[in-house]
Amino acid sequence: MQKSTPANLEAILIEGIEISPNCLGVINSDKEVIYCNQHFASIFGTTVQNATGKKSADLLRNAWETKQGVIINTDNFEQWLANLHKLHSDKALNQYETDLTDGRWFKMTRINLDSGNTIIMGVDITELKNAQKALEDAHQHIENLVNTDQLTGVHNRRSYNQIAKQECARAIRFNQPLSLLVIDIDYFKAINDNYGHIGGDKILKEFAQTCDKLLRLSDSLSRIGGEEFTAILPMTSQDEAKLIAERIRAQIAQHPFYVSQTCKGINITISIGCSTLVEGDTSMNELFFRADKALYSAKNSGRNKVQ
Ligand SMILES: Nc1nc2c(ncn2[C@@H]2O[C@H](COP(=O)(O)OP(=O)(O)OP(=O)(O)O)[C@@H](O)[C@H]2O)c(=O)[nH]1
Repeated sequence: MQKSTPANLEAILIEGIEISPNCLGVINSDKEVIYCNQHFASIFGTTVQNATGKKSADLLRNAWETKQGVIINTDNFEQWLANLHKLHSDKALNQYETDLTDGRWFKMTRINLDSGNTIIMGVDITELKNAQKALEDAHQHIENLVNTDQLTGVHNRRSYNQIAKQECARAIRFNQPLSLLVIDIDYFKAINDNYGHIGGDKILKEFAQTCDKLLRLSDSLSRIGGEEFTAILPMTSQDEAKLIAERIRAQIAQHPFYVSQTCKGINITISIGCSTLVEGDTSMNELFFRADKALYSAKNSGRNKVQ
């Protein structure tokens, strides 16, 4: 036998809604809040008493002005509101996520009823969002670790391979210039012999950081071997690459490197092989091959040179 609806169902529902951690509100066809619980009112940064009977647009405007409740990132509130109305009136059911100035997140469901009333419900998804953010941060951290050379802090060989692939594909596709420098510290074995492996490491680190600062943000410096580095220079012609390489060579030659606080500045030099994308190249391997050959030639012609 079918049970009849209890006469006090409305009271039961309202009692449940009031103590629920979720939010619920009803808006009539005049866009006024006719019922809401405290969590719903808090979306506007206000109380149930204050929200009830008010137009939802005025409540949102107040939230935006006082920076309480829902975060509204706009300089032009009226334009933002017009866009929101359009978005919400297009469909009978809308779902979206919203965050509040107190750090909470709600997954909102908005149902436009045929009667002209709208029911808005929100589930608190703050914990889920925080877990998602922690996971994204951890992922970013791991990504940085696997792509960074631990000693110098610049890109490692793995990262070089990825960037090389991307930049080369982009340059070929859009017919843009692309250059590569292969940089090697001269007589690094002697540096290790004179200052020890730890001293050598300090020089490698300072060299990489100094060199990185001499490049543009769009360039990427990688350590691909012991004392061998590459610099990928997007949107850079052969002549520009030569100028950049020469500037790095000259700056490094006059930069004093310190392996301890008491020692005097050590001078090092570098040799650089330069190459630029030419018609027929299909990958960075071809540029690397030519730049590495040029580096070999720079070493053979006395070092401290750009070829
Ligand atoms: N301190 C330190 N030394 C390294 C590292 N990786 C490689 N090396 C050293 O770098 C030196 C490279 O020596 P070589 O390849 O003979 O070249 P070089 O002495 O720089 O001579 P040229 O390149 O011909 O000018 C070796 O002594 C390696 O042990 C590192 O991570 N730290």
